[in-house]
Amino acid sequence: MVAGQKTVLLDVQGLSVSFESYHAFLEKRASQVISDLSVQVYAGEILAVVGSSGSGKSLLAHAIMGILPDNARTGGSMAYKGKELNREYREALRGKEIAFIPQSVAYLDPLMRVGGQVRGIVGEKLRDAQEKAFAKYRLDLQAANLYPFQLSGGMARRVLISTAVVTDAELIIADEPTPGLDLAIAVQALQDFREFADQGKGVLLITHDIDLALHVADRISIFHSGTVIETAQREEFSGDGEGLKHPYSRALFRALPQNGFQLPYCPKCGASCAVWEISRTEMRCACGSHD
Ligand SMILES: Nc1ncnc2c1ncn2[C@@H]1O[C@H](COP(=O)(O)OP(=O)(O)OP(=O)(O)O)[C@@H](O)[C@H]1O
Ligand code: NI
Repeated sequence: MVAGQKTVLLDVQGLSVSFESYHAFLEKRASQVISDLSVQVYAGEILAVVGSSGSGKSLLAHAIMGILPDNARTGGSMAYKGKELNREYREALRGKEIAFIPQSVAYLDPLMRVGGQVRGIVGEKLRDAQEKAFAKYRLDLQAANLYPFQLSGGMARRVLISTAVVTDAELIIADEPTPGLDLAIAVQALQDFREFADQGKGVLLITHDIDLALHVADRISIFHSGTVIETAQREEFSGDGEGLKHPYSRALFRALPQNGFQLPYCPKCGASCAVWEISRTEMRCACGSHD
């Protein structure tokens, strides 16, 4: 449970997620989306998981929360505060010790007024906290009386963030929480995450935006094709990225505007527009021009 001096809140080891589907003649097929993925969130930190669209980031969050669809098969192990995250333990933690900010606002209960959802099971005792959170996120207090379908996308996202902030959570799992928010509100949310982590709690921040991750996270896990290829301290993302181990991490960092939009080039053909094959340990040109 303790790695070095740090307390591990969430420990995911060797996670795999695949989906089973039936094709012609009831032939069963499985497609693997996440494989051998390991990630740890320490108490007191924001860990960002950064990866491109469709790489499996939301599925990682859903696997942790135990809300994958029925046809999903998982492998590996997950522990929270040193105890295996099984069904009962998850039920006990969800919405209490672990707060989830889903990427899709479809996760709000369509049949329940949003104020009540934010107060959740703790009920009226949380009214003050909910009203404070709404004020901070510039949600009209009247919004508490609305149903999810009456909210705009940005309002719904602010409701979801308020929900995470008002609970007594120790771990927030936030799946792309800021798109669609005004800059001031997005900054507010990220500041709240920082404050939350500084109180000794943990945040797993899922994003496609490496620049955002570099602004707020303590450590960054680079996610590619359903696995984490490298986890590095934010400070390693500096200079020319020479402190990073995986060439894909370096390529992502060097492609940032502040680093001059450098594109990776193929050491064999010299082209910068090459197609890349990225494995757990290397990044090879697959443009085929020198086979
Ligand atoms: N129920 C499902 N059945 C089969 N495949 C699925 C299912 N849900 C997701 N996938 C596949 O898993 C992959 C990863 O999806 P996921 O939503 O985790 O990506 P993501 O990294 O969160 O992307 P984005 O940044 O766009 O949110 C996608 O290719 C998607 O098609
Ligand atoms: Ni996603």
